[in-house]
Formats: sequence, structure tokens, C-alpha cells
Amino acid sequence: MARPNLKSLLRLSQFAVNLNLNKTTQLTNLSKSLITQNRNFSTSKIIRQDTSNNNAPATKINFYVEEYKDKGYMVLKFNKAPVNSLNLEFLTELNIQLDKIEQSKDIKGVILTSHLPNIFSAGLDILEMYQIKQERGTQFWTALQETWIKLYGSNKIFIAAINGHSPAGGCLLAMSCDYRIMTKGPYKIGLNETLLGIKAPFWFRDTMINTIGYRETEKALQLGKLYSPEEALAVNLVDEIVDANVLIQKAEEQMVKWCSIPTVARELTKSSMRRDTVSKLIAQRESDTQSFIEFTQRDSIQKSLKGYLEAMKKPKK
Ligand SMILES: CCCCCCCCCCCCC/C=C/C(=O)SCCNC(=O)CCNC(=O)[C@H](O)C(C)(C)COP(=O)(O)OP(=O)(O)OC[C@H]1O[C@@H](n2cnc3c(N)ncnc32)[C@H](O)[C@@H]1OP(=O)(O)O
Repeated sequence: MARPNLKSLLRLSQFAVNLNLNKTTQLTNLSKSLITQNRNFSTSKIIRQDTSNNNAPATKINFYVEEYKDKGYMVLKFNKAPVNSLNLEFLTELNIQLDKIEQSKDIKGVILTSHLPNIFSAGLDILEMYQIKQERGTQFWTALQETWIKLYGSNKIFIAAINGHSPAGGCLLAMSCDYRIMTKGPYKIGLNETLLGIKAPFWFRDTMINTIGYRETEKALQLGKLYSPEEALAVNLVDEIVDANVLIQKAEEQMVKWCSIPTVARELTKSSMRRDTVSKLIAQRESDTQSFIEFTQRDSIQKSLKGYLEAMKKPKK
């Protein structure tokens, strides 16, 4: 498809409002998720009910999990083709994984990465904001808040091995980790919400301030800046950039280093750095969700989303 998102976002955010297109997009229904876990390798499966053919539900594996209990860490790989967009089902499964990680005595840390080439995560699934019912929207936004609270507020060590594009919500996931290593290449990372015509939620903003500082965030958010790996390194949005073939190896080296720090002291230190930021959202979860629902139900936003979706679906030249 054409890439309106990275190459023509400015144009898109302006054109979308007045489009009057006929196509409607329906959300698929969640039926249920199954988690299977083995000792050294596990997959998280989701069964999606395809509304177009109820006799043939598709099985999708949204995550691959490699556990190295002897070393005290695991690798969690996103596998939601094509772009690891964050929808309700994916976030719900991720939250289950994060709960299990938090409760595990054997796991000190997690390397978060993607099983898909060239993409870490495309951020929030646009379909979760288009023509949604209030109930679904509330569940979606609540699940997203939950993911961030669990990830940013975790006691465990999280290292993001960013193997491709990571805009918007993808950048939020990466920033919620303790250390970020990004693959060199034609990839972008950043909070580009203003280019979509929206304001990044306050907790996205606060996470970025905590990561790259106030002044850089002020510029990055207003400009909707998507950084190349080199630019991201220069502002500390990522901590290292490496060649793709050594990404996981470098992440593992960092993990060993972080795991060697006395656990309780590290956990208390992390908590002292992040507690206030997390508490702020916890105190405002309901009003934050209300804002999301109110915003996404506006006609102007729905028209923009419709145009954005249509533009994303245009055939590749
Ligand atoms: C005008 C928008 C208004 C939005 C109003 C929202 C109101 C709510 C406000 C509250 C929310 C605030 C916080 C928001 C956070 C977010 O995360 S918003 C999402 C932002 N993300 C994007 O815009 C990313 C868009 N995608 C891309 O830039 C590219 O896909 C990519 C990540 C760079 C990868 O490129 P490439 O490998 O070339 O793949 P593509 O061919 O572009 O895409 C493949 C298929 O994937 C579909 N897709 C891509 N991104 C998304 C997505 N975010 N959600 C759903 N689907 C997505 C794309 O349409 C392709 O589909 P097919 O054509 O059917 O194959």
C-alpha cells in the first residue's frame, strides 16, 4: 500500500476531513484467547471469529515467547501481521503475558521485539477508532492504559529490541522499556500524533518527557517528529543502534548486565523514578477514557479516520 503515514502524513491529515467515501469497515469480533506455555518455548494463541465466515475461525499466534529460565530472562516477540497494530485482542493477550511475567520468580527481565521483519509496531490499530461502539472503545482504551501501566510500572527489566518502524503507540511501548536498542536502517520512531491531527495523550507525553527531556519532547510532539535511528540515538530516544544481525545478541548482553544488578535495589530505584508518572494516569483513568470516547465519536474525527483508512488501502505503485 502507499505509505501516507510516514511520507505524506501532513497531506493526509488535511485532506481526510472532507472525504465522502462509501466503504465501511467492520471490526471483527473477539471470541477468546488461549495461552499455551511450555518450559522453554511457548506461543500465545488467539482464536478470532471471522464475521464473514463463521464456520471457519482463523487461528493466529500473536506472540512467540522464548524463555531462558536458567539465565533469568525471556524474549517476547510480537507476531501480529502485518504490522503489529495494537487492537483489543492483542492488548488483552499482551496484558496476560505481562501479568505472568510480573508474577514469575524465574524471570527478571524481558526482551521485547517483533517476529515480523522491518516493523516493531505500527501503534494503535486504526480500526479500533473507526465506527466503534462505545463499549468496544472503552474496552480498547482501558486495555491500552492497562498495558502501559503494567509495562511502564513493572518491576522487571524490559529491553526493547526495535527491529523496524515504531511510530506512535509503537514508540510508547518502546519508551516504556528500560533500555532501547534499534536496528540501523530506513526506519522511523516517534510520537507522530499531531501529523494525524490529534494530540498525544498526556501519559504518552509524560513518558516521552521522562525519556528524552522536556525541551526535545516539546519539539518532537508539536512537529510529530519521526526519528531515524541515528536521530533517535542523538536525543536518547534509543540507547544504541546496531546492525540487524546482532540486535538480539546486543539486547541479551544488556540483559545480562541489568540482571547482574542487585534486584531489590534496582526495583526500588526504578519504582522511585516512575511511580509518580504511573499514579497520574491511575488517578485519571476514567476521565482519560471518557476523553477518548468523546473524541473518537466526533463526526470530524470519523471522517478523518475514514480518509486515513482509505489512503492506507491504496494499492502500491
Ligand atoms: C487521521 C487519523 C485520525 C486519528 C484519530 C484518532 C482519535 C483517537 C485519539 C486517541 C489516540 C491517540 C494516540 C494514538 C496513537 C497511535 O498509535 S495512532 C496510530 C498511528 N500509527 C500509524 O499511523 C502507522 C500507520 N502505518 C504506517 O506508518 C506503516 O504501515 C508502517 C508502520 C510504516 C509500515 O509500513 P509498511 O511495512 O510499508 O506496511 P504498510 O503497507 O503500510 O501496511 C501494511 C498493512 O497494515 C495496515 N496498517 C498499517 N498501520 C496500521 C495501523 N496503525 N492500524 C491498522 N492497520 C494498519 C495497512 O493498512 C496495510 O493494510 P493492507 O493494505 O490491508 O495490507
